[in-house]
Amino acid sequence: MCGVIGMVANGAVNQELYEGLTVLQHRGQDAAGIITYDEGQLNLRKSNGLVRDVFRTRHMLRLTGNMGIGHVRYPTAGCESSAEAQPFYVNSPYGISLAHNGNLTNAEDLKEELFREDRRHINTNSDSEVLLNVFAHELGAKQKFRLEPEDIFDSVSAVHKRCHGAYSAVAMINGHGILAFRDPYGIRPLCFGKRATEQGSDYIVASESVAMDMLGFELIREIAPGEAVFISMDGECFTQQCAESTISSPCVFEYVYLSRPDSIVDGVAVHKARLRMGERLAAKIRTAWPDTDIDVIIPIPDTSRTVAMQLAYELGVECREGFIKNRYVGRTFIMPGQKARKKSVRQKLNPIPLEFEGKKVMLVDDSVVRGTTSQQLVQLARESGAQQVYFASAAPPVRYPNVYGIDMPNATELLAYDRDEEQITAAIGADRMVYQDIEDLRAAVMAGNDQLTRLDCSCFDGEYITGDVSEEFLYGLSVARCDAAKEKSRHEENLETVDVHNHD
Ligand SMILES: O=P(O)(O)OC[C@H]1O[C@H](OP(=O)(O)OP(=O)(O)O)[C@H](O)[C@@H]1O
Ligand SMILES: NC(=O)CC[C@H](N)C(=O)O
Ligand SMILES: [Mg+2]
Repeated sequence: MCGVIGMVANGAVNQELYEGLTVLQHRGQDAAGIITYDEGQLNLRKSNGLVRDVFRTRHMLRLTGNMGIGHVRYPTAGCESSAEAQPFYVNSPYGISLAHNGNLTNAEDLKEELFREDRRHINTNSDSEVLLNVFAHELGAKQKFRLEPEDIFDSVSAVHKRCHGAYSAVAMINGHGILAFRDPYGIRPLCFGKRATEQGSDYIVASESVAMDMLGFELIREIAPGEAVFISMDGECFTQQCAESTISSPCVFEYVYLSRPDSIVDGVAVHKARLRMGERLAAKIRTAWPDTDIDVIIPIPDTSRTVAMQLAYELGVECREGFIKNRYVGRTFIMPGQKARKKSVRQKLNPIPLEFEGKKVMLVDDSVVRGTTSQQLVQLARESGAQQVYFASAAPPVRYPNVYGIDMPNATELLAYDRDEEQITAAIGADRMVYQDIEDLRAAVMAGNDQLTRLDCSCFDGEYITGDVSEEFLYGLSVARCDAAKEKSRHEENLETVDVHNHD
């Protein structure tokens, strides 16, 4: 779940792309990049780090031009090196750059096919470089000097046929404009918006609508699954459904954790979906545990706050901030490596013992994935004097790997793997545990948009909509991307690798 952004404007885009990326930072903390186009010249800056650290004034001054795209990365394929930071660039045809959110499920086969049949060399292990090259090949096959929007849309259709998995992408075609497209299942979010200026319309595409709010754009709508939007350099906007058939299946985890609460994702206000998760969880607690004796509900900041507030309201119990979050530590779940994640939980959250002493507390989190957070915080609650520690999760147990852009590649690293609820409760050291039911989670999200008929819940139910996720594929993924493998490659790889076009 990276963050992508693109803009075609009547003035310089560098500052606004930067600001847009800062509000998409929660989608990826590992690397950031911006590429702009200025009268035939491309300017790229990308590197490992947070947006505020990657772009210094000297970079910003060189990112000139009225059209550009940007990316914040949370790696789910390849490695963590800056060589795999995005946007990626390929010079033929036209000069195309691309930023991708999601994960391809047939990247290995495509890489081979690109080399053997399309004579294209892929220089990294990133699936996003594969996606870019498939698109570039299809566009090149048009053999045109000047592209029409239909040529571009045809190439997206060809991408749909070849690329499987999740992709919400934004691409910039030199001298032409910006293209945004979504896979036929619409697994990862992508929306577009417009702003009127005296010189004409400015357009934006972004992973989440919060970028539009922040930059003064009006959200036009979500890009539909399978649809592509092309904004030409002279500010004309074209849209086209490019897939033969679509089954809208947005990822439910966007609503649980990934997206910001102030975003609208596929027509659903994330904040409201989380409030409904709290309501549903309260209803479950009322029936499953009628004689509940909770004294206080304590959210685990940040994401669970909304759920916890509503849960407490519905149960008529006080909600208190018992853990204080260090605002300078980022999201721990999307940090690379279990060692860093473990250490950061304690650095990030500190208890106020007054809120725990002698009380029966219910800690609330949006989800329990590896159990890194819950295990430490239950213990902290006890050390802070809690008499009983109950734990509620707004999402069901995470039992299956995610292959669509969330870095949960190995089932055995998941707390709920091979454990029933009793064993999970024991593993986190709680006195009682309540999980949201999958049907309630679905209903909490779908209530926000009656057009939604399906959600990707694969990490909860093991059903992979793209139909190509075999046991063999999952095994390969778990070996290649398990924590131990990533730790090893982290030591081996040169994180300072710099791309040829990268401004240092
Ligand atoms: O079971 P785990 O593997 O620990 O993963 C789940 C936890 O990670 C996330 O928090 P994170 O710190 O990433 O972000 P937040 O501040 O937005 O809650 C999520 O909100 C849970 O708290
Ligand atoms: N989380 C994502 O969307 C990751 C995009 C891409 N698969 C990468 O690893 O860079
Ligand atoms: Mg959290």
